[in-house]
Amino acid sequence: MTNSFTIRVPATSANIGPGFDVVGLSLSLYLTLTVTTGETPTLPVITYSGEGADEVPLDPYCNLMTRVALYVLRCNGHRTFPPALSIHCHNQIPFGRGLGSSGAAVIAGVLLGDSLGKLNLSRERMLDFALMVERHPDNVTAALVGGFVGSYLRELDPQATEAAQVPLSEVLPEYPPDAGENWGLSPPVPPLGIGHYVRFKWNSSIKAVAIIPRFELSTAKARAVLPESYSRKDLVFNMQRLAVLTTALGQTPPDPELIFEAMKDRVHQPYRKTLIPGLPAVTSLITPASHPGLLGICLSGAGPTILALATHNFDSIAGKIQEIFQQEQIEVDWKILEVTGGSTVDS
Ligand SMILES: Nc1ncnc2c1ncn2[C@@H]1O[C@H](COP(=O)(O)OP(=O)(O)O)[C@@H](O)[C@H]1O
Ligand SMILES: N[C@@H](CCOP(=O)(O)O)C(=O)O
Repeated sequence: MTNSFTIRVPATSANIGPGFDVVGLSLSLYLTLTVTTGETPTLPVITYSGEGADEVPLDPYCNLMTRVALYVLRCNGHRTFPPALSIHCHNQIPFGRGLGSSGAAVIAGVLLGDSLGKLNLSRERMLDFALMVERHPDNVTAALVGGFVGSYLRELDPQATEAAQVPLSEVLPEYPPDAGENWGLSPPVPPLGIGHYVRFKWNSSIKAVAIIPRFELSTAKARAVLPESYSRKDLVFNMQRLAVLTTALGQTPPDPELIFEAMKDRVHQPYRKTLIPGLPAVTSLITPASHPGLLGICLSGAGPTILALATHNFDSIAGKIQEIFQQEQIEVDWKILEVTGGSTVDS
């Protein structure tokens, strides 16, 4: 018997200024998987169109999404993929730009594993699996549940902490063709209830203008430039702003002065400016006074994309940011995005 279904996962923008590793927004660009299974015992076939199609590995044992699906399946008693599995991925989320492409691939993998194994996992359990792979909760939570979301990782007991910290190479080992000794071993099952979240209100008149530089910056590289510790002054600066921001973006009408200041950050953006020429100018030269309609500007995720929240005047805001990047010899593309719902699976 053949079975077919579609998985759709949104892009995300994490941090929104002061909420480093805490808040995320789901945005209207999608990773869409069209999946079929059958009865003939053949190896899985993956095809891609759209963003990243020419660089993503098509071997199901190397591809991030299918490796995550296999991890979920193996933790739940299924040793391998079902027969005649075919997956077509249409991807609108550019790789390595701070729009949550890897978070979307991880969530797509968890949903794929859940559907293929008919596991019926709860959202909370799905999040546990996603957090074993992508260890900061902001992107994956927003991609799974949708909207403007805040999340934290629970403090686990020592045994669960150890289980949640196993190296990624053990969570997603290289399976066939180089299965080696790992093939016989069971992967580490996630502890229960790693991540917890809450959805904030969002004023639907606020759109997200994503200005996307034409170069990739891996999240790992953009995390490597961050310090291990921070001053009390900088942490208080961020916490004060984040506390205001989570409510301010749901108010009607949105208050530009309040939001603009509340989107400032001292925890990640100042350190990432070395990797993103033009970032200090973008965050200081464009204001609600110079560009009516603008509410605030931040780095999207780990960058290099810039996210401008605005109610109108999108062309002029994006045009000015484009001009600043051009002065640094960086070309950009830009899109007006909606804050959207979470991931879906439809048969
Ligand atoms: N749809 C996808 N399928 C498979 N792998 C993906 C997919 N999307 C992203 N990835 C992997 O994630 C990498 C980008 O991750 P990352 O550096 O965290 O950037 P981003 O900010 O886009 O999440 C890509 O280079 C690719 O290896
Ligand atoms: N909080 C993380 C978010 C990374 O998001 P991505 O979209 O760049 O993967 C960070 O800032 O490192």
